[in-house]
Amino acid sequence: MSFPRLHLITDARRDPLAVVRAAVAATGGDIAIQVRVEDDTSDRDAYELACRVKAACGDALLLVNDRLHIALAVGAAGGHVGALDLPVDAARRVLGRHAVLGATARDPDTARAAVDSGATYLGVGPAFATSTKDGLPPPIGPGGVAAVAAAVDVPVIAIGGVTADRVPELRRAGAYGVAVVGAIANAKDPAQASAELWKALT
Ligand SMILES: Cc1ncc(COP(=O)(O)OP(=O)(O)O)c(N)n1
Ligand SMILES: Cc1nc(C(=O)O)sc1CCOP(=O)(O)O
Ligand SMILES: [Mg+2]
Repeated sequence: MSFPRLHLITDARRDPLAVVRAAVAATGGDIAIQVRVEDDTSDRDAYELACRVKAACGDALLLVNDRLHIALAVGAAGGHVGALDLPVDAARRVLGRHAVLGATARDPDTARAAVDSGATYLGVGPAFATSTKDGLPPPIGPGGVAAVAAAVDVPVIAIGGVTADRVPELRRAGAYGVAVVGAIANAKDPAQASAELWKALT
C-alpha cells in the first residue's frame, strides 16, 4: 500500500482503541496510526498502549511519536520526532535505514534540513488553530504549508485544526495528506469522520 494520506494520532482522552478500530475499519486500513501519549505517561503504559494499538490496527501503518525505543519494541513501521525530541539523524540511526521517519517542520529551512537528515515525511503545522496541544506557535495557514511543500520532495502531512472541510485547501497548498486528533477522536461518530476525511483526501 502507498504511504497513507490520512494520519490519526491517538488521544488518551477518548478510548483510543475504539477510535483506532473505527478509523481503520472506515478507511479499509489505508491510514497511518501514530501512537502519541502525554509526556507524563510512563514508558510501560505507552508500550502497553502501543501493543494494543498494534493488535487493533491490522494492516494500517503504525508509527510511534517521540519514543523510538517503543517503536522498535513493538515492531512499528517507524516514528515521528519534533524539535524537542531526538535530532532527525539520531532518530534515523535508532530506527535503521528502512523505517518510516517523520519530522516536524514549520518552515522551509527546517524542512530541508530534516529531509537531508533522513526524514521520509514531514508533519507541518499548526496549519490552523487547535486546542489539542498547548504551546504551539501561531498557525502557519495553507500558505505556510505551501512554502514547506515547495521546498521538499517528501510527503507533507499538514497538522493542527484539520477538518475534512479544510482538506481541499491544504491539498491545493501541496499537502500530501493530513494528521488529525480531534477531527476523529472528538467526533460523535469517529468512523464517519474518518470516512469523510479519507474521501476528501482521495
Ligand atoms: C504528523 C505529525 N506532525 C507533527 C507532530 C508534532 O510533533 P512534535 O513537534 O514533536 O510534538 P509532539 O507531538 O511530540 O507533542 C506530530 N506528532 N505528528
Ligand atoms: C500534536 C500536534 N502537533 C501539532 C503541531 O503543529 O506540531 S498540532 C497537534 C495537535 C493536532 O490536533 P488536532 O487535529 O485536534 O488539531
Ligand atoms: Mg515530539
